[in-house]
Amino acid sequence: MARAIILMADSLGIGAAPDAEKFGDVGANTFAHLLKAYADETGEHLALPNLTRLGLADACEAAGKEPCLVSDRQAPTGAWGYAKELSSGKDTPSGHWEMAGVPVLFDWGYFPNTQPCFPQEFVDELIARSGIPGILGNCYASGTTILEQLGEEHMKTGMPICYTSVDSVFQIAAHEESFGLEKLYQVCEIARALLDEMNIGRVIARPFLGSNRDDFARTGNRRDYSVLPPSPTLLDKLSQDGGEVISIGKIADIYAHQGITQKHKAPGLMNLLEKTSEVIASAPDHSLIFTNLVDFDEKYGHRRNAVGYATALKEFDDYLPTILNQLQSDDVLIITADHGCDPTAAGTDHTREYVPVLAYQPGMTNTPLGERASFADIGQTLAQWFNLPALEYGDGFKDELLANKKGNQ
Ligand SMILES: O=P(O)(O)O[C@H]1O[C@H](CO)[C@@H](O)[C@H]1O
Ligand SMILES: [Mn+2]
Ligand SMILES: [Mn+2]
Repeated sequence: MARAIILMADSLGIGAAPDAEKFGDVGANTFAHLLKAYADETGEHLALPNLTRLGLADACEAAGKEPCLVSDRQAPTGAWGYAKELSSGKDTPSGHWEMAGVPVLFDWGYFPNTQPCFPQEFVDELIARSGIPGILGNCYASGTTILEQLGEEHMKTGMPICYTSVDSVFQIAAHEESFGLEKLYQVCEIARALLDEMNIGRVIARPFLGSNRDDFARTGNRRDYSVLPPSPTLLDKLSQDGGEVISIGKIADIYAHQGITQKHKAPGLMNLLEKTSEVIASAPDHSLIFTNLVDFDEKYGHRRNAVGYATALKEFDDYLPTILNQLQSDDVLIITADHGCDPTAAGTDHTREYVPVLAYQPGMTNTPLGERASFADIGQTLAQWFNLPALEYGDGFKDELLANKKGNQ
């Protein structure tokens, strides 16, 4: 019997994907560029001994063809490679679902980058069904900038702030106290039902607190309302096989609560890592412990805060030995990402990138996995790991992992 732990470093891309041009993302490289920005700002290279030992810098240099300015770099002792995305979009659900064996090959619905950007009929129906006095925003926006612009007007009028991005999302920001958290969730549910026919991937509740434009801050009560994955994922297959699928952070929301047997939420990077460690300590055999580390994306990538991103990666690196020391002989640890979000790129959106495929089992030695044709190679490997029937997509690499384990050679 076996267990697997996935740490999804949300947005940690490692170089522009072959189709980056279609997305306007030629030259993007989240990891290499945040390291460079950190070196430029501090005059020092970021020390990442644990992530480099797992192969992150080697994977990035192989994928992105740019040097990684790290210090305390260790030679890899795990399996490392880089995967491109089959899915049509560079959004969070596509990346997560593809990793779990279900690429999104259809096109999501997107709103046009105009103002207003939402169809009037939909807005009228949302207002009628939810009883709100109207909406603010109705445009493409960065979620923090739009709070500065419209937060005070929202508090005066009671009109929620509705905005979108290049992703297939409808986001609603509202004040937790003056508007009310439960009411925000209700409006999101109404929007979710109305947007199914437009094929919009996610409605996201973005609650915030504060009293004026200088102190508005989003809270940890974000909630994502995703459509269902188009077919059963690794998570469904493992839970149907009697396994535990333990969501930490927003994993459950991203998979529309499908195939999840336990859910834990925790605010912020360190709490998510500590919760992961706590769960690893007691999870039974045949468990998948699956954590999304959202801060990389939400707090640093979209905010184009490269040095903040670097500092958070360092905290992640510092915490990794705690998790590595907990691994049992039949456990595998996977570190990957769902898309890029290069903090040095123009705009505030995701970037179409290769993602790292890092896999580690106690006792293994350096195992280059090369370029992978889909994120689904991870899901397929885990299907093999858990002795499940093969998934429809993905080329598994369980044999490579075991071949390089000391004692099997
Ligand atoms: O700017 P914020 O509100 O963080 O929004 C970002 O978060 C959304 C979900 O990842 C993306 O589509 C992007 O628009
Ligand atoms: Mn994401
Ligand atoms: Mn994002």
